[in-house]
Amino acid sequence: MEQPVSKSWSIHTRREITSKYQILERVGSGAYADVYKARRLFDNLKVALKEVHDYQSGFREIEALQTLQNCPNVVVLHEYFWSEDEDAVLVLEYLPTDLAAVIREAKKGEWKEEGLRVGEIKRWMIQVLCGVDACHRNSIVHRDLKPSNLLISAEGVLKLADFGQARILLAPGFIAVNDDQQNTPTNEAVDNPSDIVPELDNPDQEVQIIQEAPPYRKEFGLSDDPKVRDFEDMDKESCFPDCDTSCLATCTASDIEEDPFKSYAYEAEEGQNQGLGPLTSCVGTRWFRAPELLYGSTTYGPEIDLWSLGCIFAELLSLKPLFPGTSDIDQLGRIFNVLGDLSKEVWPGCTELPDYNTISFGKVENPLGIEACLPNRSADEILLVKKLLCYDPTNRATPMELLQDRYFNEEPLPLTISELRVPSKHYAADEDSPNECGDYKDFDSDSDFGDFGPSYVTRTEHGYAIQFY
Ligand SMILES: Nc1ncnc2c1ncn2[C@@H]1O[C@H](COP(=O)(O)OP(=O)(O)OP(=O)(O)O)[C@@H](O)[C@H]1O
Repeated sequence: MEQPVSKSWSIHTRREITSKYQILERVGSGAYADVYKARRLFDNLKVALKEVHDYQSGFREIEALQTLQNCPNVVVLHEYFWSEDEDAVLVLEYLPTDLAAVIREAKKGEWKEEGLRVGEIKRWMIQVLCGVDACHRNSIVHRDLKPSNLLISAEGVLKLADFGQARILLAPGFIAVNDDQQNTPTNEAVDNPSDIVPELDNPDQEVQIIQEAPPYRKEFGLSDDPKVRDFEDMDKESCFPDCDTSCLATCTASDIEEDPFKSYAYEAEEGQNQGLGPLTSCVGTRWFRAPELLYGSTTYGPEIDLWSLGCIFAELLSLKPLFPGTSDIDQLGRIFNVLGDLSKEVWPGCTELPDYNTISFGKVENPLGIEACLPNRSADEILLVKKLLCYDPTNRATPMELLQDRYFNEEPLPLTISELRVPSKHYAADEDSPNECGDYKDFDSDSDFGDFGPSYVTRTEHGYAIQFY
């Protein structure tokens, strides 16, 4: 009987990589990836080698980054190594720090006295908005925006990273465009990203998910190496509907064991759908998840990124997380305490959310309002956050609308990139107290209130009381 091919778990044993790169040190790890700093031998360029231990996550990240190749505010993918029996390894530009480190430095580090200057905040926000605008113009929804996924170069250029949960969505009128009008191309060898967008078969279909491997070009650095496979060579099944995996990066295998009802419910629900399927609500990191995801939506759009942006901007303004929930229910409770109840008066579509009728919260009589969370901030800043943190996703402002907001054109003007203060290293979650930042690494799972039947949640002195019927 044939032995299964053993899988290599270490890039150190990958000859095709070590012959081109000297691996210097491990700089980070996430739910599904290890990241190493390395030196490209032929020109000494510093790069990040991201070894992705999850097939789907690796595929998604490569697919998204190839599409977004020309966008200045998205991390550059230099090349990738992909073979059937080994982890995907992405060669990314090396970015030494991130927005979470900026926030930490301003709150507790060397910049503590002064905090963040308004001109700095504006420039960081502009860069984030340009990155998200590029994603959405290319029909890509990131699905895990948070400060630690917004990486920063030593020169102060902010770039969206960690596209392991990204999806390409297509809807009528949601046309991918070449970003050339706005962005400076960085790699002329790559085809026009808009070439990858197929025609819709059914124009009535609201959202179509690409199931076919996109017709990317072959040359991407290593196509002459037989161990490196292109999308064109990949099995069609490797274009994943969300149902093929457990909980993407939000729920690790240990989470599943510890809390079986969470992800098993998700798999049971979506696992049978092998065609164009619903999206999973099990994405993102809890503190930045939109209410529709917390209520189990499988038909959401790019607006989930806009909610995350609202949370990120609020954090830049106050230097603390806006909704640091400790569970899905606590997360929703915190949102309701600030914004008020979610009802059909504020969002008529909310009653259609899968878990809307499964769980009901006690009425919040006097919501705090965003103002209370952002003391000492200007009316314009509060308004900007409010434009993103709307219950009704269609009311959330687009990145382009926000970029045109007068906030960015009035004094104090945004600093130039070269004027920005840049921390020397990445944010490390264990630098702070677990209560405050542990959830940056504490991945959440799908909303699974349905497993218990209807429930009623009330606030108590110590948290919430949940009554199941
Ligand atoms: N291009 C890069 N340059 C330098 N460091 C990087 C780069 N990409 C990632 N890192 C570091 O590695 C860490 C993990 O990377 P990343 O977030 O992409 O992995 P992941 O497993 O997909 O993460 P998550 O668990 O957040 O989904 C990052 O927090 C960052 O510190």
